[in-house]
Amino acid sequence: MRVIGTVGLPGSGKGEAAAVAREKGIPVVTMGDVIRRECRERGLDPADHHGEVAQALREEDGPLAIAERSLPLIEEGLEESELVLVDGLRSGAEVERFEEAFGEAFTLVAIEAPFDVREERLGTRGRDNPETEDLETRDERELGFGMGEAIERADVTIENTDSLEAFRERIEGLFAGRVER
Ligand SMILES: Nc1ncnc2c1ncn2[C@@H]1O[C@H](COP(=O)(O)OP(=O)(O)OP(=O)(O)O)[C@@H](O)[C@H]1O
Repeated sequence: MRVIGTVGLPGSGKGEAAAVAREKGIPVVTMGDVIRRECRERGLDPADHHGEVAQALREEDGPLAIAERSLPLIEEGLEESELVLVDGLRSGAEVERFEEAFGEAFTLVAIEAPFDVREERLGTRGRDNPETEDLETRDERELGFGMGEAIERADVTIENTDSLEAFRERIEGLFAGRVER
């Protein structure tokens, strides 16, 4: 049994890592899915209420609200697969919860890329476009949830500064157990 969790700022490459997992038939549990499901249960459209519901969940049930709801989904994945990927942890508290649940079987991977690279990949030249939240604001919001602490606790750090192909190979190696801790 192995559970690999990813953490990284917006545009770092978490979605690509999840895409590699899906291609390999590895179940992916995303914290975003948990929030979308909660939106539907509250009769709200996830497209408009995602951030609001994420915050409401934390206010109602504390900082572990989303991690706790993802645990049964991870357990389900482990019934059919030796390895499950958890996409997008957000805080040190969540990391601790997964370490408690899965012990040594849990590996946290930080995906890192500099601000400018992430901005270019996301195609958001924030200040030029008032319609979308700029990357600086997104970074601040994520760091406000405690993501910096989660990144610091990572067992493995992958720099996603090279080509997409190189990154995908690195991720495949990680899934195959070829990346040392
Ligand atoms: N090494 C790379 N080279 C080129 N493009 C990349 C690379 N890594 C990721 N990308 C592209 O950059 C964009 C952002 O990556 P991705 O969606 O994986 O980030 P993310 O960490 O999931 O971001 P978010 O938190 O916003 O969901 C995607 O279009 C992805 O295909």
